[in-house]
Amino acid sequence: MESKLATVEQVSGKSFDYIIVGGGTAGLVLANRLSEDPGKTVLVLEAGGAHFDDPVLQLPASFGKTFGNAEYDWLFNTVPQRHSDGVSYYWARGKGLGGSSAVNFYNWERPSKADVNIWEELGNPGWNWKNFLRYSMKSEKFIPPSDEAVREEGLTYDMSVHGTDGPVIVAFPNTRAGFDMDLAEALGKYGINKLYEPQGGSRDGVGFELTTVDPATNTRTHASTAYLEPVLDRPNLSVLVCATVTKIRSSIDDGVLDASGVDFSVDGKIYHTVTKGEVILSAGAIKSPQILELSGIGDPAILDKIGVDVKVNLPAVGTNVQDHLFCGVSYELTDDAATKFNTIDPLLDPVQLEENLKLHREGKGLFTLGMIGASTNTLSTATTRAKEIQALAPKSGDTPGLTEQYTIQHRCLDAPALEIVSIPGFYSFPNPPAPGKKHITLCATFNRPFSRGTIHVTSTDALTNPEMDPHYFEQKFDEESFVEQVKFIRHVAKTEPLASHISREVNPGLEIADEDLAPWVKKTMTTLHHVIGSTSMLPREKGGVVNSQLKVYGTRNLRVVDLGIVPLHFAAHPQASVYAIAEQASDLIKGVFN
Ligand SMILES: Cc1cc2nc3c(=O)[nH]c(=O)nc-3n(C[C@H](O)[C@H](O)[C@H](O)COP(=O)(O)OP(=O)(O)OC[C@H]3O[C@@H](n4cnc5c(N)ncnc54)[C@H](O)[C@@H]3O)c2cc1C
Repeated sequence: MESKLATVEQVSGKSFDYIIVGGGTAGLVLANRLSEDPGKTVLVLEAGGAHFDDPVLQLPASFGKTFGNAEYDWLFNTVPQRHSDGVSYYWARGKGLGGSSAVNFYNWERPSKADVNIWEELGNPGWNWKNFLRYSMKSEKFIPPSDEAVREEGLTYDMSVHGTDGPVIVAFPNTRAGFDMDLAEALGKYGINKLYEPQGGSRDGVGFELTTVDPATNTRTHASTAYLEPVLDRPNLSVLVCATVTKIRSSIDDGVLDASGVDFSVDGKIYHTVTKGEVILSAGAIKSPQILELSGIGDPAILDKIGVDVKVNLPAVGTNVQDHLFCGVSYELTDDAATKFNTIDPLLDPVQLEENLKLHREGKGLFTLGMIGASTNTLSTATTRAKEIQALAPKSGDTPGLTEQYTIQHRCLDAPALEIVSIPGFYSFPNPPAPGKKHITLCATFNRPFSRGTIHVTSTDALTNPEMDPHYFEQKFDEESFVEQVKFIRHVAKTEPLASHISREVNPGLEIADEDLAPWVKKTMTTLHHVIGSTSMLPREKGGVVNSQLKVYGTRNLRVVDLGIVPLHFAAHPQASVYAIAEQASDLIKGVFN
């Protein structure tokens, strides 16, 4: 497969109809769809490696080998967060073909219909649930569960909202933890009801989650295996890896920026390539705004500081940054529950690890276990303080665009914005698990922040990361809602039939009382790696960077297609959305969207 990749010599100085910057989740959807026309030449430039047939990416639950490993991960870090006790947070991002889809937790979730329709309401015609579902189904190859699994495990689904011949394999996991039904029953006591089909437009409740693990091989499907590898033979498609784009080359014609190509770095040497058509940035929500700013597109105050000439005055670049927050609360299971339920704890033991690697080859064992169960709930389900906390949410922002977003967020205050993600194993800090014990971790997830952050360049060196400042907890509403969700999890864990499977709370641990949770949360939480908004799709006067054609304002032939274009955060994990957005973008670029 490696031999099908392009060499620097085949790319440098050559001209392509489309240059795609970033061979990640969105970038490889575009690479596939745009190269369907044999008359168009397509180049993908990816900063990381190819990772074809790489067992580290194929084998589920191998996060320990990718997290913090520069071969697979950009190893980003935020600046110390002023409203979070000065903590600097690690942001993982996939590096290499497949991007973050190749290193993620392979959970597949569509947002709610209402969340997607907000994109259109904000001034983006065509970006609504009807089109989203159409394009999401186009990306999906849903493999229904066996009759036996449906019967014995109560799995439910509605075929009318699933695609069956798209590239991304989506399915229920082959092995389940076993506590899902008891957790669902406990949640039901708080009015969180079971969802028949969470992918059909409502996420209000608890549902069985889907994964992008192929149930036939128990290996991960990601953007490279799904969209790139099957078409890598196309003569009009060139893919160069280990090539970091440093800048877009351009000229100004009649006051409009015309992209003529990009500069890219390979082994410390700068090359360039030319386009007769378009440049499309799919470098993700952190790197796409950086490339825009390095190319003279952004806020003059930011560009002046590093001596970059302003080509397009677009102050919204790198603003409106929003993220999802995650905090694990871990429970040790009783010895009785440990005999009944599957968790990944045994993989810490080298003997059991070896045994499960063998079992995986037979399609069995802990590497076939589903990693995530999820339920959503409202703030008023989590706490009796909901009204008091909602009163803290700001009604107006610094700009009319932000005020409009806040008005919509106020309308959604009673919508499900909080999640409980259940993980069959130990995923929390700082107390370690007791050796030989099994755990369940219930993670509080906060999905609709009012705080807005920034991602900006501080250096002209494209290999230096931009400064990431998500402004976590700048709005008190965010902190209070998130902490209440952690408290709510503690209530759920004391609720039958879940409670009798639990022997003790390991993190936070009983020494941390509810009223002391806020500093503990700030110290131990993580991001869920879902940053959006840094290149928002909005009307220009409302803080937009791209229009509804995903074209960068003030440019003729430069687009952004990645998660960064989403203008307002939604209550779901985003990979399914990135695939759908990139499918819709492909039709827009080809001029066949209707
Ligand atoms: C650890 C982790 C776990 C996650 N778990 C889940 C989950 O379970 N479910 C879910 O729905 N979502 C999950 N997500 C989120 C989801 O995977 C991402 O939101 C999505 O894949 C982002 O797609 P993207 O195309 O915007 O960016 P990416 O897929 O990150 O692609 C960006 C690509 O651009 C490349 N690049 C960057 N800069 C340059 C440059 N200058 N030149 C050339 N190439 C460049 C990168 O190397 C990368 O390949 C997770 C994310 C992470 C990081």
